[in-house]
Amino acid sequence: MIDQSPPWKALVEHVAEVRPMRELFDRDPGRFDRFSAEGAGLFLDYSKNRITDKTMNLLFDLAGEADVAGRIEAMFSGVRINTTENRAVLHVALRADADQLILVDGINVVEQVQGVLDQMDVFTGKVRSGEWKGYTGARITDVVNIGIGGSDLGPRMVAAALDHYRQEDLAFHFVSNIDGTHIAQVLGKVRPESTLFIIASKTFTTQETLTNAHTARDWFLRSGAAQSDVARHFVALSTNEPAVRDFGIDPANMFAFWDWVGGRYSLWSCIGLSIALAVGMENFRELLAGAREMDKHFRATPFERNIPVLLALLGVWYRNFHGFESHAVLPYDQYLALLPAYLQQADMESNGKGVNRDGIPVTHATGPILWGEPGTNGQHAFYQLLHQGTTVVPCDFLVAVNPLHEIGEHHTILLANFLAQTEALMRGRTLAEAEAELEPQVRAALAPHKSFPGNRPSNSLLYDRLTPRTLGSLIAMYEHKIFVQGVIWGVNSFDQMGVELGKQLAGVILPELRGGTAGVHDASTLGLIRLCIDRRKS
Ligand SMILES: O=P(O)(O)OC[C@H]1O[C@](O)(CO)[C@@H](O)[C@@H]1O
Repeated sequence: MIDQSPPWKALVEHVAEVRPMRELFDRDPGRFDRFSAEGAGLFLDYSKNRITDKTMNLLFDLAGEADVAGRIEAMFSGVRINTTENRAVLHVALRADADQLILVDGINVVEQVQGVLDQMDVFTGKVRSGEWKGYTGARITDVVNIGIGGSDLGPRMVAAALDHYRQEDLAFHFVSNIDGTHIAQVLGKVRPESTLFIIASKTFTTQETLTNAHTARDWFLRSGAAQSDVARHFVALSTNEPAVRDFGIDPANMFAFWDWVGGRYSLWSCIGLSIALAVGMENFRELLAGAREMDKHFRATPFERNIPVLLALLGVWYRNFHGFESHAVLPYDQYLALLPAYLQQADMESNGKGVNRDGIPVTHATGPILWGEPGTNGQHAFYQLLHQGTTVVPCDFLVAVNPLHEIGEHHTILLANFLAQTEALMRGRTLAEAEAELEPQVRAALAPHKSFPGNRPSNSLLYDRLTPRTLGSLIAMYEHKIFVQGVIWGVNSFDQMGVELGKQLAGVILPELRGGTAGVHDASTLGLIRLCIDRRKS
């Protein structure tokens, strides 16, 4: 276990040595220059963290102890690092240079990837130009992506983030939830003759996705379309061709990917088809190019300037040596509104683990709770707790230096807010400072309420403006941060066995609800099952 290693023990000792950040800044004007890094279109200022040069050196020692460098090479070269599922982890191959060679079982997967990208190119070109027609000869006006988890969050987040680059005459909808409301809301807005359904599921066995897909197909057929018309309106994105065929989708309308792509790392594959339809294949390839730039930065840059490694180490510093349980992602970019939700799956499904790669319970904390909302909205909601609450939440602030919409002073005001928040979190306001700002008659009563502890850490991530390339780089940066943390914690970041038990139990309860007879359960579950059976109307 990493927590028995000398660097870990040295870090435990070191926590108390680090002076409050305000003091560190006062003493050291070079802090910003020393604790910042740039690469793949991103600039990271990490100087507003509870760190000194010694902290960083100890964290680099910890990375050495965990063999982060060796594990990076293992991932990029196709070693089966997802040991519980005996799979390689090669989302990086999805955006590799076309002439690169990455072998899995003797097959060059980059060639396979390029083949599917070409297939996506042809298909998206036809739909976007209007050449691909619905069964009545009408042009496609609406695209509905049916998928959940990685088959929904990635494409939905990126489609929203790149809305500025979207083709105007195509509307996009995403259905994920098994709650019938979700599909009902979407089917209420679209017409069968002009709608293209994308059924996105790596396994093609996911209950929510298949139920929604069947509902969509029934709805489509009820409109008067024939079974043979399904081919013009349903395409599948999957690794499971037999299941796609069973569902009734012609494999000619299927886009493939592979078991070495994890669901939450799959937006770069054909799972990104809705993104490519929205913004065009050229922009989709730009997204891949941005991720590729970040991959190169991650693989080749010394840890001292390696953005994903730095972010990962800072996260470990807070999670394991300060006990901070959550981490906030705060995009000061409305286009990135869905990024925190996307990262919740990427991070928490990857590193929310309690045993190490050998199946032994870990004796240290692993992945944090990740959450967030765009600024400045969050400022008027939960920042009160960030500034004065009794828990400390390390934050990532993300902001474009230049906006996609230059309207009056909006962007300058946005920037001022972002800058002010990170400064306020770091500096805080002492009691004496609060007192100095108050009238004598209210000074004693109000000063404690108006003082701020400060010393609250944040990273600032800046980019020029949000382009497909920048976005690709940003997402890949978080993927690699998660990877490094998983390596340090010694967990397998690429399985998700924790979601299975609930699925299994739902499989037991479903027939009980259908048959109206509860089986054997604890008193609470039994009581609730009976209540649902008794009170259910139909
Ligand atoms: O793409 P699929 O196979 O439908 O899976 C959807 C999601 O379900 C999970 O397996 C578990 O929630 C995720 O990892 C995955 O992204």
